[in-house]
Parts: sequence; C-alpha cells; structure tokens
Amino acid sequence: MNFLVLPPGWTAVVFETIGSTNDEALRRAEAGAPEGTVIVSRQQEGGRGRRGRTWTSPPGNAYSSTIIRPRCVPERAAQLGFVTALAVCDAAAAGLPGERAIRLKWPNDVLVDGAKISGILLESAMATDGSVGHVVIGTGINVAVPPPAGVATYAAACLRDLGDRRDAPEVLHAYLAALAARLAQWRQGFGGTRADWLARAAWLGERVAVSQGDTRVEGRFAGLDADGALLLEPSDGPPRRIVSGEVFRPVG
Ligand SMILES: O=C(O)CCCC[C@@H]1SC[C@@H]2NC(=O)N[C@@H]21
Repeated sequence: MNFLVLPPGWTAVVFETIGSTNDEALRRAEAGAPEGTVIVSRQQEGGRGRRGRTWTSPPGNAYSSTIIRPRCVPERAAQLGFVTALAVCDAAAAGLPGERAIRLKWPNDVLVDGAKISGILLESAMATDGSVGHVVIGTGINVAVPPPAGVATYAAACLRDLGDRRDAPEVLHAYLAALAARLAQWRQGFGGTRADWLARAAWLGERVAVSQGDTRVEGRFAGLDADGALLLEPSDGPPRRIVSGEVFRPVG
C-alpha cells in the first residue's frame, strides 16, 4: 500500500501478505481492538468467502476487514450487509464511467453490468449482555484482477476492465470513506439505508429464484421488509419473508 487515508478516528494495520484479513480482525476484536480498526492486506493466502468458499486474493485488488461494535440485536447487525454493499457501490460509482449500471443483489452483492465486482463477509460475536459485541466487515473488491476463469460460479469482473483507472489503495480509500458515511446513516435508523439500497436493487418487481440449500422458491421480488428480509410473492402461495439464501434470475 503506498498510501491510505482513513476516516477520522479509524486506524489501519497494513500487511503485505496475510492468511485472511477477517481472521486477523476477529482476533484483534476479541482482544479488545476498538471500532474503526481496519486490517488491510495487499494479498491474502487464505481469503475466505461466504458458505465456506475460498476467496482468491492476488495483489492488485482491495482486501480489508473493519471492526464495528454495534451493541444491537442480531437482526439489526445483519443490516450491516446492506450498509457495506452501499459503501462498495458508492466507491465503485466514483471511478466507473457513468454509463455503467451498478446494481445491488440481495443481500449484499454489487453487480456492474451484471457482473459481481466484490465480495462481503460479515462475521460477528455476541457480548455477554446478549447484544452483538463486534462485527467484522470483510470486503474484497476486484480492482485490477478478475477471479480466475473456472473459479467463480457467477459472472464476475474487475473495475479496471470496466473502465475504472484507479489502483487498489485509491479504491480502498473511497470505500472506507463511504463505509464511514454509510455507517453514520445506518445509526440514524434503517430507513435511509433501506431506501438507498432499494433504489439500486437488481430485479426489483421482477421474477427471481431464491435457493436455500437444497430448496428453491420462485416468485416476484416485492421489496425488503423493515428489517431487510427479502419479500417474495410466489405465484401459487402466500407471500414469503426470506432471511437467507442466494437470489438469481430463473431461466425460462
Ligand atoms: O463469498 C463472498 O462473496 C464474500 C467474500 C469476502 C472476501 C473478503 S476479502 C477480505 C476479507 N477477508 C477474507 O478472508 N474474506 C473477506
């Protein structure tokens, strides 16, 4: 990293290489590191994705994990996925040509012209009073290197191939500034975050499929409820409230 400008009060620990920035941030959070501690690495040797997947992490992309201490109920802490996706979206929008379509796929994927440009992994721990004591917000943004062919099970791209001329430290700077601003918005309540997320939502009002392990349900994506659950209207049954799963476009 040649430079890193941080939001006021935040501190960064920068590595040349690391196993996983999330693992390091979780360790430091357990040891008492304050909110706004950011672990950054130029590359990761054991980058982790959702559902136990590997996150290939060569130099050229932006890898960070930020410690937040929300002290709230788990349902509210889960909204940090929307906060983070909006921050990545803001950071991407600042460097991409205006004609690119940036959309948010529930719960926290960021798509540019239909291709995923980042991954978000939230990991948390409870405090003794039953609230969420800390959340580690892990984000990998594909700046200069797309996932290797055959690894991604979805369309994926990097910002540079989409016309963004910035390098990883510049994108990371934009992302962390946006994350601080989006966290401030969320602390006022979920309404603003929810409205801004819906304004960028992919496939809102359209037919989608949601897979949850071995089960799959299809219906119209009707919006988000007040907590951030996906509202799905199947054609042959009552409306459903979905709290986890993968959303995609049904074929046919
Ligand atoms: O599967 C996903 O989409 C989430 C990928 C999250 C990857 C980031 S890179 C920085 C942080 N450290 C990790 O080990 N994972 C997250």
